[in-house]
Amino acid sequence: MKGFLGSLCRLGGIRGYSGTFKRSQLRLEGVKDVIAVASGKGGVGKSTTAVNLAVALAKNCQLKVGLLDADVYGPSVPMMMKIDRKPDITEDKKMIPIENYGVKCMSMGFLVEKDAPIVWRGPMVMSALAKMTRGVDWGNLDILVVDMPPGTGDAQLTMTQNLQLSGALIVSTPQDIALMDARRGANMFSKVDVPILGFVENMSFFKCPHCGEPSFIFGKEGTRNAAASMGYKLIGEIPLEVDIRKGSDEGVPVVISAPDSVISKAYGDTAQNVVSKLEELAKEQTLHPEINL
Ligand SMILES: Nc1ncnc2c1ncn2[C@@H]1O[C@H](COP(=O)(O)OP(=O)(O)OP(=O)(O)O)[C@@H](O)[C@H]1O
Repeated sequence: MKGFLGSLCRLGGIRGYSGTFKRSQLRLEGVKDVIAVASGKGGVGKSTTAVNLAVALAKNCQLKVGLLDADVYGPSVPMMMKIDRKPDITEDKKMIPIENYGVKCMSMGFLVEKDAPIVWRGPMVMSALAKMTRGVDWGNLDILVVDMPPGTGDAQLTMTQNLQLSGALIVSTPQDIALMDARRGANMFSKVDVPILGFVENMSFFKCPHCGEPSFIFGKEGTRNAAASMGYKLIGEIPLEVDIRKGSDEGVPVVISAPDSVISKAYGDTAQNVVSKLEELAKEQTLHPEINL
């Protein structure tokens, strides 16, 4: 099964992934598609999903991938991707993203001391976000994955509008309170005409390591139903697993430490679904260039 999915996913790389090229200009020079990984609520596993998805897109789908940690107040990428140095600067004063596990990364966490609090007002956040997007020499990328800050405020809206996103992925746990915020997040993207690539349910279930029985700690099927009620699809289901949490804390994403595991397959499937959805959007755009997707 892994081989089959792997080869399906690799098609993106072999065929020469062309991006959704929906508008005439590229969003960032050299970057074909920018996708947001978002959630309405904090703590549902958005960064964990963004990190493992980015690595799976690079590894399984053989795409050139970047990861932008836009969570300025609580950057997680340095720890999750095991990067603890400052970026080098090019002659024209652009930051060079730091690569690990085949993914080029940029995060506010690379620029400030590890435990320093980031106590900034809105305009400073906006300026930092601008520097971390256009002030970075991303080179040629197929996909830039943006780990968005939680919520639907100023920073999220500015990022969404400035980056000309190809699409957004909504991460939620199946719990009602998280789903309520996830719907808000999805509505924010729809309002500014960013297509929703799909929903990802994180912490779907916990499989007992002793008897193998699944427990639906945060409820069952909640994300699938919430997505369907808005006309979207569930394109990923990630279990609640100790290895996922360990991977984040130790800076080795589970798709690297346990590539043949069921969990890595779940992230690989999600990556494939993202690529398929982007290809679908690109086709629609080619057939109907008058539609601003
Ligand atoms: N599927 C999972 N199984 C086990 N632990 C998980 C899973 N997903 C996330 N976690 C853990 O849950 C915590 C929150 O995850 P994460 O930081 O990715 O959430 P977030 O939505 O990005 O949070 P914030 O919005 O506050 O940045 C972390 O400790 C992470 O390791």
